[in-house]
Amino acid sequence: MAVPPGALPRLHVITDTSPGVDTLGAVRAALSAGAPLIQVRVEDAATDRAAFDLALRVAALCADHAAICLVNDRLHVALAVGAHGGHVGAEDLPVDAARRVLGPKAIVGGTCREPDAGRSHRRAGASYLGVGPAHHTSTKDGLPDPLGAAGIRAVAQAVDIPVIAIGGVTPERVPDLLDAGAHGVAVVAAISRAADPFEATKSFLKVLPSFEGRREG
Ligand SMILES: Cc1ncc(COP(=O)(O)OP(=O)(O)O)c(N)n1
Ligand SMILES: Cc1nc(C(=O)O)sc1CCOP(=O)(O)O
Ligand SMILES: [Mg+2]
Repeated sequence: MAVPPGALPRLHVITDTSPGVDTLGAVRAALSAGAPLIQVRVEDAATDRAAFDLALRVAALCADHAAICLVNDRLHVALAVGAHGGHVGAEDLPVDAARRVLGPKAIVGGTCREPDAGRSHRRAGASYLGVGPAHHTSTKDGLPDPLGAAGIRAVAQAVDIPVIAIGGVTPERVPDLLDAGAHGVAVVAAISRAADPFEATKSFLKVLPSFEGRREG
């Protein structure tokens, strides 16, 4: 089911499949704390079967909590598990192709780092933009220098779709990102690698505007 316009969740919790992390435990804790959206992201080296198995379980947990489930990169997995949509970046299908694959009602997110790409993703049918890295992150290698709040602002001012800031986001950094025009944030380590992912999720929800547009049915 599509999310009504303007009701995209503000907290996107992204799965962490790195060694030593209890991936599903963190997802369960985040959902119990009220996380409205989980994005299933696996390492590039993971098999499609591993991605599917994780996505199936996350989609079921999301359904139990009336939360939204998106799948990163692997749109066939998104379709196979009945996810609400997917997220694509520069090495994935282009946004217009992702939109064709997932259909007109799906949530389609596209990564961008500067305003022109944001405008182009919007024209191609993106529902939202993932913009980063907002801050330094050790979760993903090979990223450009952090954009900071100014870089988030530049993209947010260029488009009329929600901007989700990603990269090194902590609760303390959320207010500046919102001031810069971000609609919300996407988070890996600060939730999945927290000592208490439930409390970490609560800390994010406290600093984000309240979200009442949870998926129905
Ligand atoms: C919300 C959000 N924003 C950005 C990304 C990054 O996607 P991408 O550039 O395709 O990189 P990978 O995550 O695939 O390594 C994201 N996943 N979510
Ligand atoms: C997967 C990803 N993409 C980014 C981008 O800027 O495109 S930053 C990032 C990692 C985000 O993890 P954390 O919350 O642990 O910093
Ligand atoms: Mg990708």
